[in-house]
Amino acid sequence: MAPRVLVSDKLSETAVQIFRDRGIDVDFMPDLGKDKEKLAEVIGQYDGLAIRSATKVTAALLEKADHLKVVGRAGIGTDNVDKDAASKKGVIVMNTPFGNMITTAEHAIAMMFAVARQIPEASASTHAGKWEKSRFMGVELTGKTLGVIGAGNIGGIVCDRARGLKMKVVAYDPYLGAEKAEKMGVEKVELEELLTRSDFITLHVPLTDQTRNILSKENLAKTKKGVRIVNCARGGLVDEAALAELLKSGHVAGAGFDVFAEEPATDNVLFNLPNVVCTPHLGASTSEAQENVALQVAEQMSNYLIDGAVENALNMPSMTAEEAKVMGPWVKLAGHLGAFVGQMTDEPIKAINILYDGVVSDMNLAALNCSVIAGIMKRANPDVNLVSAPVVAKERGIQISTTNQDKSGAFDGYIKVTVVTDKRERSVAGTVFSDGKPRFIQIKGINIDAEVGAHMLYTTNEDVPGIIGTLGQTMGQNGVNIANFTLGRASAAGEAIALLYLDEAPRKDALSALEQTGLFRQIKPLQFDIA
Ligand SMILES: NC(=O)c1ccc[n+]([C@@H]2O[C@H](COP(=O)([O-])OP(=O)(O)OC[C@H]3O[C@@H](n4cnc5c(N)ncnc54)[C@H](O)[C@@H]3O)[C@@H](O)[C@H]2O)c1
Ligand SMILES: O=C(O)[C@H](O)COP(=O)(O)O
Repeated sequence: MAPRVLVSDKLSETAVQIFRDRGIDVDFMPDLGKDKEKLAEVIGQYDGLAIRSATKVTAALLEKADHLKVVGRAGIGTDNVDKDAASKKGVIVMNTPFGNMITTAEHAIAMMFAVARQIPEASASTHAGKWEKSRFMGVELTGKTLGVIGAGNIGGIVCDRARGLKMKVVAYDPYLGAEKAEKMGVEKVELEELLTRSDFITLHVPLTDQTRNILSKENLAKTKKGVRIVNCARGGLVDEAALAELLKSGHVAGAGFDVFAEEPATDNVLFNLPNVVCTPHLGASTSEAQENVALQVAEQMSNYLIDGAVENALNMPSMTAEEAKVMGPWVKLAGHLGAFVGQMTDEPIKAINILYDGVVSDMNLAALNCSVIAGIMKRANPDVNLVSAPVVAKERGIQISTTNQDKSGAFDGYIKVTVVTDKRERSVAGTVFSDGKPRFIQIKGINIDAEVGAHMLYTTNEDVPGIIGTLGQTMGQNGVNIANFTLGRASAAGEAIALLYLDEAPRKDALSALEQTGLFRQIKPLQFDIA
């Protein structure tokens, strides 16, 4: 059945066409995002949800989203999505980090000009037939100092455009390297210095616990008299009430706000103050940006739903469609190795160590790690997937470590997974053959060569004659067909292992018959998702 996607915000219909062209069943309901009850009623039918900022993807909504695999944000900010709840539920959250950055940077620059020259008020006055030529005295941008808080994608473009306007640019961004700052032609400063030196301040940080209220009452008080402040990033970054007071007192000469602590903002402390220019969250609203983000989000969501490619996800390592093709068998192998050790381990797991050797060590290890962890975690929770597995492992305090090496041996590459518990360590290794089929190649340090099947039986025994016969005969007597039979033995310890690939899961009778022979130390039926 074709995957189903719901578009619940005002996305360009380009997205709808792309979903259709990719064979996805799409419902376009651009106002549904504002109606949380109705959205909750229908969300259970969909594999994908495409949104902008109006739809709130809360934990309560996700509770009802039984088939949801991906939330695609046609835009940048995902503060309207509960990403922790999505990860726990195994839902990928992706955005389009570049599609509207130029448009938003241009809006910030437009706001600076509008505030510097009081254009909206002058326009309103002129429309009213007042011709107040001497009322609107502005300031030039040339030669002024612009303080940019957050010099990422949008902040970086603002810096570039501001330098073109002959402004001096200082930037506060703890994650901006000195070399990058130099390349951008900006002076990297601490927040205190930015506040005291800037004639204009513009914000371009996401809203996080660290950035919330970054322009607090206290920080606003440190700004230069006559400063003009622009916020085209997120409401909540600036103390709006404190700013309103400073605008009234004349300490702040003007402000340009596109975003507000509460949106939609129909009433706000900044409204109707002199020289405050407001727009209703229009930063990304150009035809170019909306085409870009709609196209990108629809492509990304389709690629994920159809090919498993992960792009611009916030809660899962990326994997391009190309990588997904090449890595597909290795991702499967990683899951099987995880499933093997997971099913073999009944006690709490303390640590998971993953070794990548040879060709696989150059691949996207983050995605492979997720697959190993998901395979292991499924022993306790079959609903765990690649997105939720790392969250579940973290919640349980399991330490994950990886090693990658290139010690070419008998195989082009292999993965070895070891789980550590209080009682023991258990390991299994596997590879992918040239036919693209994953194989188990080592269990407990004993070499084997076993194809992976949906139903398998793993046994260990003292290395004595008669084991093959007993296994074959017992399965046969109980009507279980053996598709493949692999044996291995430790050279010194006298232990042997067998891994049988069966046409169906062995029934209890067959397992008790094996137990009754007294020949086996361990008899463990295993299941693998080979679909
Ligand atoms: N008004 C709109 O319509 C609109 C449109 C697009 C994006 N946005 C918003 O603009 C903001 C920036 O988007 P972006 O694409 O440039 O993001 P980005 O991730 O590319 O850049 C954010 C920058 O902030 C920096 N940063 C993080 N924490 C910081 C801190 N505590 N102090 C200082 N700097 C910090 C990061 O290092 C990064 O360089 C986001 O909040 C986004 O939601 C608004
Ligand atoms: O984060 C973003 O991309 C912007 O805030 C745009 O939001 P919008 O899609 O609701 O206009």
